[in-house]
Amino acid sequence: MNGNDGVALEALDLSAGYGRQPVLRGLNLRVAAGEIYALLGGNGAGKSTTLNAFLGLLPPRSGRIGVCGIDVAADPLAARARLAYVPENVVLYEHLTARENLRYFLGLIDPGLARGETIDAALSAAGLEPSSWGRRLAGYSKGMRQKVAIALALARSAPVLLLDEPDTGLDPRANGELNRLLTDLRGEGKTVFMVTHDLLGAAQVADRIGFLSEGRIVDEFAAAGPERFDVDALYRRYAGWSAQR
Ligand SMILES: Nc1ncnc2c1ncn2[C@@H]1O[C@H](COP(=O)(O)OP(=O)(O)OP(=O)(O)O)[C@@H](O)[C@H]1O
Repeated sequence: MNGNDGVALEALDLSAGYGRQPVLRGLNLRVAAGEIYALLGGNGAGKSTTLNAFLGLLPPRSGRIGVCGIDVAADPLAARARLAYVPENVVLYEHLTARENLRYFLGLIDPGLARGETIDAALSAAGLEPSSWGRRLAGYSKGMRQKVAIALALARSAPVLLLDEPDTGLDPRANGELNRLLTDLRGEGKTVFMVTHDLLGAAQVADRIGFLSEGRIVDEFAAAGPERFDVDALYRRYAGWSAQR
């Protein structure tokens, strides 16, 4: 884990859990800078726990975890500064507008970031309609809230986005917009690591897909390029159906 060598996220033989319960059991995972990686797996497989480990919220019992070449256990704050986390349900101030939320949260990080031009540029890059920027979040849809959280990440210039089930509860149009946004961000060199249950959705946007089971990656597939997998066959397998069915 010296330098980042083009690696944005890395887990090396990582074991971690809560209390006595082991959840990640020898996780090996590497996400290249500028890649969109989708992590799938059954309920309780350890997907959110993997996000928590990258965020430095769960100390490794053994193994290592790195963000842009930084050992998370050794310097969690430096690692955290490179990450933007978008939870499944974005929690922001409901009584504040999108602009006000950004001004408030950016001001806590660095008052120099909380400038009008920075905020408007980030909201625009996140794809939020300008007519919504001055409206309170109380009337926002899930997709709009997500865009505000992504705008916050963009204003912070965090190179790596971690998204927890970003597609759950989005209608097809909002999902399409999210996929376009993630693809644009990849085009600008950002790394996207998303946890999802939606294999077909992930296949549309991800470069690679990993399957987690009992705290380990059991399968990894290229989702783009000549090595692209057969989505239908993989879906049948993922859903536990036989290939003949
Ligand atoms: N804060 C916690 N304290 C104790 N156990 C936890 C905690 N969070 C998760 N777990 C347990 O860790 C295991 C993995 O949970 P995790 O949330 O990482 O799975 P997941 O793959 O994200 O599942 P899902 O698809 O249901 O969201 C589960 O057995 C869960 O009960």
